[in-house]
Amino acid sequence: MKALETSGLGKRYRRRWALQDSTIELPAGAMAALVGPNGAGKTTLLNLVTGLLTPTTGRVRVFGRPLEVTKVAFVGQDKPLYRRWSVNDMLRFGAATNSRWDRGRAESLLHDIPYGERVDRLSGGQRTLVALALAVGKRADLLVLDEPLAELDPLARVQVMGVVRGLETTVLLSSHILADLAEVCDHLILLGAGRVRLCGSFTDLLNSHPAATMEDLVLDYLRNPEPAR
Ligand SMILES: Nc1ncnc2c1ncn2[C@@H]1O[C@H](COP(=O)(O)OP(=O)(O)OP(=O)(O)O)[C@@H](O)[C@H]1O
Repeated sequence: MKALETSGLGKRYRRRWALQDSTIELPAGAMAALVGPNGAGKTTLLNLVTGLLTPTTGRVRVFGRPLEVTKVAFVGQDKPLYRRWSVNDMLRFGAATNSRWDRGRAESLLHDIPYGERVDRLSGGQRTLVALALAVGKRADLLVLDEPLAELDPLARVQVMGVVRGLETTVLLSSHILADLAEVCDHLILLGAGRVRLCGSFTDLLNSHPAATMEDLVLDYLRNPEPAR
């Protein structure tokens, strides 16, 4: 079963294409790393597969059906939270708006967060954890995370990656931190200049490329960015 399929997906802003002709397949249960240089189109792709942007071309299917936002949880780079609410308010909101809400799973990310504190008084890293907790508690079929590790300290990163690794769901995760991705993920989507350059399982990709590790494979592409497929 394919958790995520895109075909011919593209997005154009005025005359400029941010993403073109992107065809991706992720099997159910995949933990996929989305990587690529700055401006490659990663955020655009994530916004398209979560329904935040409308494609200019192509289509998105989640578990064989047209995209339904209730089936997808997204944590974007701007971590949209109600900033005047407390963490407790956010958890109550999660419970009230999601029929499959799992408070225990959400709380597993919030050990060191004061529940009574207003969201706008938390650190950037703490806000990331609250946003992730809400997404994880939703128990969506597909969890999409745009640079979730960017503001986290090393311990919080280990904690977040541990939680993500333990989820029984399909995850698509963008980050520039290759070491973390290589440890947690089993699939790679590599974007370059608005196009998909590589898409597949680590095993298949490494079987068909000379690189010894996923990090080497990505670094080879970044150093020498011709189309790799
Ligand atoms: N709202 C917008 N209007 C016009 N151009 C945009 C818009 N959003 C993105 N772009 C352009 O689309 C291209 C892809 O941007 P995108 O943010 O998807 O890249 P990215 O891979 O996520 O980059 P980064 O790693 O720096 O976050 C860039 O050239 C960017 O300037």
